[in-house]
Amino acid sequence: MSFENETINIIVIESDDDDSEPELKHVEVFLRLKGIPSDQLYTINNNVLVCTAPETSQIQRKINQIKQITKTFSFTKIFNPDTSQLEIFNTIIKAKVLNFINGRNCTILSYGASGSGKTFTMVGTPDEPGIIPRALEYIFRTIPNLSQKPKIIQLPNGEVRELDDETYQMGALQKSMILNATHIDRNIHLKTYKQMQQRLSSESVAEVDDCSNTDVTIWISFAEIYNEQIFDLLKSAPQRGQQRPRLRLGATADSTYIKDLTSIHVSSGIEAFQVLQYGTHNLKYAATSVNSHSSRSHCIFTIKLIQSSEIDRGAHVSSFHFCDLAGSERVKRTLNVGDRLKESNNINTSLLVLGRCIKLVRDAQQLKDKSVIPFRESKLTQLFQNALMGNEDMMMIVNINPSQDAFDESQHVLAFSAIAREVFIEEHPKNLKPKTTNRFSLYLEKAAGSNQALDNEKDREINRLKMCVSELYNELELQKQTLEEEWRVEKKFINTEYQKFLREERERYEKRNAAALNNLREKYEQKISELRNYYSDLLQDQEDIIVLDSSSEDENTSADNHNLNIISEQSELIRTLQIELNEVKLENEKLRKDTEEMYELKKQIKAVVEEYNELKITLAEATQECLELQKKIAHADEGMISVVTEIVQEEENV
Ligand SMILES: Nc1ncnc2c1ncn2[C@@H]1O[C@H](COP(=O)(O)OP(=O)(O)OP(=O)(O)O)[C@@H](O)[C@H]1O
Repeated sequence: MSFENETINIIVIESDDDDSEPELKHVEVFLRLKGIPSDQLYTINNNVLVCTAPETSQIQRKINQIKQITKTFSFTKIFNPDTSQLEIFNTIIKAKVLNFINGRNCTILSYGASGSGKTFTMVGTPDEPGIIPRALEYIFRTIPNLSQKPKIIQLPNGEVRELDDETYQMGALQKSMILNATHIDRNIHLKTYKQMQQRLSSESVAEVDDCSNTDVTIWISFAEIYNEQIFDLLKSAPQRGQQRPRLRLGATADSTYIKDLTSIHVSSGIEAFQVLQYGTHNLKYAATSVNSHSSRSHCIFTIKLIQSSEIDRGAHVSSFHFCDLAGSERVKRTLNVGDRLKESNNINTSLLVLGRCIKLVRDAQQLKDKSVIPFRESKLTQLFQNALMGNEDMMMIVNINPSQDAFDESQHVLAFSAIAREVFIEEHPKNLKPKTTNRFSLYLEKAAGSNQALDNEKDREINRLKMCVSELYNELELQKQTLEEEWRVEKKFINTEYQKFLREERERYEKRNAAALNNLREKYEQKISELRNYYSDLLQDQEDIIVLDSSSEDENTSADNHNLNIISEQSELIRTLQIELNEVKLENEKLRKDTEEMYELKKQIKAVVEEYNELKITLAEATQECLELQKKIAHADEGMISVVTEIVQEEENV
């Protein structure tokens, strides 16, 4: 496909009365093989991949058949291992970049098992730049006269407004901090970029219409989703020991966005390249500080194009998302434990949700199945809901390592991509048309001072306030869900900690009681042995007396009787003492059990009180948040009422 001499319009704003039927086309799914496939495992027939399971594969072993299992997967296109980065860009990305310049949103997902080449395809290496640096360079080479100082800014929630001086200065400062970050070697980046630019300079670009009346600016953001938490990769890394600030999701009536995500205005290819390197460095730094690996998070690099024209009285924003998904991996294969297991579960869950959403979108489109699509079950699907629903350009590049070891893993990846291919994108002419943003027209019309504009302004203000209210409701719902989720996790954690505490306490008391019992046993055994010695001496003495006096038996009969009585009394005493000793032992055992029970009860009460206190705190926080949101809603309502009242007043005056 060549775009030489092709001409495109930077801004196309046409009337909205086109009622032609949307054209449906499949999501494009491309396959890229990392190495030369072994003939016995994979064969490529046009754009169909035929896989034959090796004997060692789980699939073959599970079914345990003599006949080898063969599966086929078809793709929009299959790229052999010798396909260059340039060929990939020219064949599939260039057209999307042109659509993007022409105002259409696009999302590209890079999917595959760990080490299969996802990042290589997206970012590449200095010698073989991937699709992101190529797209950036292409955009800067294609659009002439990019504005050095932006006039318009888009907030993360999609609202477009005039850029005031203070915000501009802050943005410029942020950019200068990124470009001059001490940990980034600027010279290396300049050299790498120059090499890349030289390599790309011979490649053709499309021609664009004269756009001297159009203000065109390019903005970049870079986010990471790690363990279902969102982080800003364009914010400086925190000091050691400090937590990375987490970002939350926000929602408007028709999209979900990342709140407070940094967006940097870039005015040249090298600036954009440096921002990409800064984010990549942050990603690696964050990954090392949590002893992880960059591939364990989903990374979203976004290029945003804001085009505004005073002549057309409009502003239009298009976004190009490059999403490098975390490597899918089977827990069994990697033998993950502890934190790694949690990471793997989160990665696999979010990929699973992605797969389920894609499958349900396909079912909804094919069977008119109206089951609710679980976009909200993962941050990734929440963010890409619009693209996954087929409302925007979306394509997937599936990467596989065609080695025998990775066969089973690759089968999961291929099955997933086969479902994705069955989703349709609505290629409606209306979707291709950029929409003028109300807020911007408002600002322009205000400047023109027209009365009509003033009326329109009020209408729009009412609409905006209505949207505000609905946005706040959405936000409230989102926060409620987040709180519920956090509470579920917290409860699980408390339960585990409580069980652990009980176990430890039980072990401690058992040890202490065993030691005390041993002491007691030793003490009584010593006492018994002393008594035994004492009485055996006494008996001996008596026997001696009996022997000495045996000659005068008769005389001594009464004395014998007396002695026998004493002996029997003493034996009785020993018996009584032994009984008492046994009773003391029993008493002691009972005492030990009672003490144990008492401590057990005390522990349970303490844990319950702690749990209750924590619950009270969580509840108080949730109530506080709800109150604040309610206040916001009330505030928005008041605003709406005052605007409506004003209009009614004016109409009455007229
Ligand atoms: N098509 C290719 N040609 C040459 N080298 C490649 C290709 N694909 C990947 N590689 C190399 O293989 C290695 C792993 O690739 P990469 O890091 O892109 O994998 P990944 O799928 O992103 O893995 P992870 O999910 O673990 O991040 C890298 O050294 C990369 O340079």
